[in-house]
Amino acid sequence: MSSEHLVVAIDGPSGSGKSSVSRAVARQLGIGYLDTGAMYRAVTWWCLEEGVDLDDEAAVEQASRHIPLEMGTDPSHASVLVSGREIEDDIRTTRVSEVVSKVATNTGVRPVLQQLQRDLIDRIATQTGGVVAEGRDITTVVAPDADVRVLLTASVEARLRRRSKELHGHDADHAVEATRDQIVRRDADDSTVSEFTEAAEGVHLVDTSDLDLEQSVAAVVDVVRREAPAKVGV
Ligand SMILES: Nc1ncnc2c1ncn2[C@@H]1O[C@H](COP(=O)(O)OP(=O)(O)OP(=O)(O)O)[C@@H](O)[C@H]1O
Ligand SMILES: Nc1ccn([C@H]2C[C@H](O)[C@@H](COP(=O)(O)O)O2)c(=O)n1
Repeated sequence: MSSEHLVVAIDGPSGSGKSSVSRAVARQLGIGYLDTGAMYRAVTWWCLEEGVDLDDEAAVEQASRHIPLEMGTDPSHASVLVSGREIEDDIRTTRVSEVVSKVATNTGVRPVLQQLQRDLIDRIATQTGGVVAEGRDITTVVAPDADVRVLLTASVEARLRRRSKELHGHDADHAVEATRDQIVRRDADDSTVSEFTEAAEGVHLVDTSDLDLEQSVAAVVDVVRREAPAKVGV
């Protein structure tokens, strides 16, 4: 990457800690943040709202081209706007999580969102001095020339444990099944279109199975400082 701005790309499976770690890393480095999964979720939400059949691939692709989407880039304040309406909470509901893979595996949608993501990465990096972008194909397809590329992993057990903890308070049986669906089934579907289980050449593997959140953030910041010392502030 030749630009003066720092671009950090982070991929990984569901529940590996990408969003939490990426936000914290961006905050620590004082740069912007892009959650690309939220973009697939926003298209899914928009299709559900507009009555677009998620099995109609051409119609969903058209929706991805025309969605009036604005992505928040502040790592301390998650925000996703569609037509000016804040949908950050709506896109995290089970209604969206259960079907988002249909949109993410639509091969007409992917290049549309990938180009939008490249444009956003450039814009955020220019505006804030750098960006941490996270998803499933950022290190390999969207920004293979990023200054620093990380694959964040964790064992299935650790990821199930983390998600179950998040869902604590719900009916226990439902929580376990919903967790399994959100982790195992969704990864199986998503991995048909992206490689996020093996680190590509030049991508740094950070296994967080035995790390807490703080240790995971420190591990990624260490990689960034090592790989791009000239672009990181003190
Ligand atoms: N290293 C860690 N140790 C313990 N808990 C963690 C760690 N990293 C993340 N968590 C917790 O695990 C949960 C899932 O993390 P997060 O949402 O960041 O994962 P993700 O990879 O972005 O998932 P998804 O792709 O499904 O959105 C969160 O509650 C988060 O606080
Ligand atoms: N670059 C990306 C980002 C996300 N996805 C898929 C994976 C999920 O099915 C969905 C939502 O992602 P999450 O918010 O759970 O990280 O989008 C993808 O295919 N490529």
